[in-house]
Formats: sequence, C-alpha cells, structure tokens
Amino acid sequence: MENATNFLNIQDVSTAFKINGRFYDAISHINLQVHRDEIMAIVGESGCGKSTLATTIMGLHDPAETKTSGVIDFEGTDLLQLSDDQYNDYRGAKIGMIFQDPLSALNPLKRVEDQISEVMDYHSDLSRDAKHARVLELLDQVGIVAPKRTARQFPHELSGGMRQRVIIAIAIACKPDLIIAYEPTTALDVTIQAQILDVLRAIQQENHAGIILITHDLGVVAETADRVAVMYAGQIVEEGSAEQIFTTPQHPYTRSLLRSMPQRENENDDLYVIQGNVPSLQRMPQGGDRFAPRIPWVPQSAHEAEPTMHTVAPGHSVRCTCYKVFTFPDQQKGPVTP
Ligand SMILES: Nc1ncnc2c1ncn2[C@@H]1O[C@H](COP(=O)(O)OP(=O)(O)OP(=O)(O)O)[C@@H](O)[C@H]1O
Repeated sequence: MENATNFLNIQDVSTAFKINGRFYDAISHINLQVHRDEIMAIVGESGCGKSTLATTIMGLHDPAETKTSGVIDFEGTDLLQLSDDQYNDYRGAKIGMIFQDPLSALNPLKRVEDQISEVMDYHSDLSRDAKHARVLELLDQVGIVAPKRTARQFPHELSGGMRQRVIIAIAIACKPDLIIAYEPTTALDVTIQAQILDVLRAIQQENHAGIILITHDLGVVAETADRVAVMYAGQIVEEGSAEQIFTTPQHPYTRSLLRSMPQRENENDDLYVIQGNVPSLQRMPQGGDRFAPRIPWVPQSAHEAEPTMHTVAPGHSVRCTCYKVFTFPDQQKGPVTP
C-alpha cells in the first residue's frame, strides 16, 4: 500500500502575502500528510488560512505578491518547484478542484457536455465518441439520473445541487489522485448537502482518491471526514481522526468551535460564542499561542512561549500545552492553575 510520504506530504509550508510593501504570513509552518483513500478535512473560522493552504497546493498564487516556502511532496514531486506549464499539467489531471460557487465556476454559455469535455481535451487524447461516453459515465457517477438530457443543458437550466454535481464531474473527469473540495456544500440546502457529501464519499472510494475537504462547517466534517486538521490564525492547532476530534478534542480552539456548533441537544440553548476575532495578518500575535487572546481567563503561564505540537494519542496531536488546563469559565470549579 502506498504510504503517506509518497502521496501528499506538506512540510513546513508558509505562504505570505504582500501588504503595503511588506510580506505577512497567512499560513505558517504547516506540516500535514494526506493519504490516498481518505477524506482529510481542514476546518477553522473564516480567515484562518484554509483557502490559502488550498491555493498554495494548487499553485494559484502570483509570485510577485506572494512568498511561499517549504515542500509540498505530491507523489514524489515537489509541487512548489513546478513551472507554470508543469503546474497546468497537474491541475485538472492529477489534482482536481471543486469550488464553493458552482454558478461562477461554470461557463454560462456552454453546455454541460462541452464543459466536461474541455478538461479531457486538455489532458487526454480521447476520440469524440469516447469523450461522449465518458461524459455520460461521469454524470451518472455523480448521481445525475438523466445524463443524456443534462449533458445537453446549460448551467442556468440546472438546480444548485445539479450544478455542483456537474462541477464534481468536471473535477474528476481525468481521475485525479487528489481532489481539493473547497466549501463544496455551503451554497446548498441541507438535503442537497447530504447528497453531495455522499457523492464525494462514493468518488473517493471508487477512484481511490485522497480528498482535502475545506470547510468552516463542522457538521459537514462530522458527516464525511476520516481525519481532521483544525486551523487557527494560519497554523494547525490540532490534528486527529474525526472520532478523536469530535469525542476527545484537546485544543481550546477546537473545543470552542465544537461548543459553538448547533446540535440537536442544545438547539434551544444560547450557543457558545467565541470571544474576539481571528487576528488579521498584520496583527498576528508573535510568539505564544495565537488563540490565547480569545481565552483571556487562561493564565499566560499555561501557554508555551513557542508552542509545538504534542502527541496525545496515536495520530492525535495538539499545539501548545494550554490544553492541559483549559476549561470554559462556566465549567470551572475552582481557580485555574497550570
Ligand atoms: N491575496 C491576499 N492578500 C492579502 N491577504 C490575504 C490574501 N488572501 C488571504 N489573505 C489574508 O490571509 C488570511 C487567511 O485568509 P484565507 O482566505 O486563507 O482564510 P480562510 O480560512 O480560507 O477564510 P475563508 O473561509 O473566509 O475563505 C486572512 O487574514 C486574509 O485576509
């Protein structure tokens, strides 16, 4: 079996954006392995760096405005060393991307069939008939019941859920090994969300792909992910199996996110609200736990000056030592001491 190091191994990756002539890190020293045959979710509030990580993997940054360092080893190739032309060969063929907003990702003037065929034109030399057959096969794979009819339609003739299925069909047309799904269900209502997540799961199993699922929605993660990386202020603060993250979350940020998530049992209660905001790039705390300002009741001495990742169980790690003493204010029995 292929191991993680020869699938996707992100090593010490940082990406900085130029703001008023200076570079500021949007993601800092990210280490993450994604395996084939798994769905790895990346979660965190808006502004935590999820999309920067995705666009860094996809090589979508303008080098004049962005500085990236580290290694992204994908099946033995460092993606960060690829030329633009080489990256173009990877995108669509070996790495597929599913975006949040299917309407803007589709060309309103082209029929579904032509849009799916286009990516095959670029990356393969299939005959017209073979391409047509493949389009119908793909539409069927993403759960479209009348592939022939849908193939002839334009995007505006389709519902939101159907459009997202078409986007997924485009993303998997060349059987990419890695799929990056960016908020794939955010624009859809709950029933359709569940159907699209089922499609993603089925594709991961049929194609043996590795999927990176980027979302702020923990409900989506609970439904779909095998493993989860929680991002806060450009860093990974916790990583583990979905079960570990949901049943024994450690980092105060993960615990706060989970507590602020609506659940059936607490639907009538006031939801927990995390104080403050994700810091902007220019105001990123230097040193210490970046989440510390949002849990001011935790004594400074509970945080490491330079937080590192600690293994708490096999496959489960957490940044900073503050997880050892963290409690929510309403759950404290006595004073918190580190
Ligand atoms: N091109 C850019 N130039 C300057 N700053 C940027 C740029 N892109 C992102 N940022 C900043 O980098 C940080 C991380 O943003 P990013 O979009 O990666 O977060 P996110 O978790 O994906 O949020 P969202 O879910 O809202 O997309 C934010 O502070 C954002 O303002």
